[in-house]
Amino acid sequence: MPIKNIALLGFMGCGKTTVGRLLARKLGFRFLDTDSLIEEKSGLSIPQIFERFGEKHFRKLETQVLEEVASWKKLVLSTGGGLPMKDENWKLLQEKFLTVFIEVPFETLWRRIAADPGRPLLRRYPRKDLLEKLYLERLSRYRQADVIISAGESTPEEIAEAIIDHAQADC
Ligand SMILES: Nc1ncnc2c1ncn2[C@@H]1O[C@H](COP(=O)(O)OP(=O)(O)O)[C@@H](O)[C@H]1O
Ligand SMILES: O=C(O)C1=C[C@@H](OP(=O)(O)O)[C@@H](O)[C@H](O)C1
Ligand SMILES: [Mg+2]
Repeated sequence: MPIKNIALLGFMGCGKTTVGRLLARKLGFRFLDTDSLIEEKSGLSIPQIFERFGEKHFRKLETQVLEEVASWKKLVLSTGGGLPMKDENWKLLQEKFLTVFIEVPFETLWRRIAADPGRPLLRRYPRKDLLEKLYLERLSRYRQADVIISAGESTPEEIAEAIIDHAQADC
């Protein structure tokens, strides 16, 4: 049985984009990242979209790009951290992908996120405790994924290999 399309989920900074690219290369799959697709389509960066049109508009674009690519084959899709929260997105992810949550302790996420100016949600949640609240709110959805990888201090390479093991066991 061929390996299903894989969607990577998790909070900002958990490594969805980094691991997704590597995983796709290892599997010989196409790599797509919803944020990059949105940037390509709109000709604007994610922070520019948030600034000019607001988060609501960004969330509509997320659903659009997910719908566009969900039926493609041999795909690794790295999602934006908020994408699985919308029920219609979650339903589509569950139908079309093996969903994989990359679980990383919040302390590690905070270290990575705080060093990166390209994440507009930091403006809305400018303090560690505020962002942690958002993380905790999202956890229950992420934990419904088909596969949970407790990434700890693992390297992207190790995480990609662990996902391949799970994906092969699944088919
Ligand atoms: N397993 C890892 N170990 C160490 N650093 C990582 C790991 N995965 C990602 N990173 C780093 O963390 C940051 C966020 O990674 P990214 O792939 O953009 O996460 P996401 O797409 O989930 O927001 C990047 O600087 C990346 O190099
Ligand atoms: O968590 C979120 O709501 C967001 C996560 C970002 O993607 P990453 O999770 O890849 O950083 C990006 O989609 C946008 O800044 C909003
Ligand atoms: Mg990303």
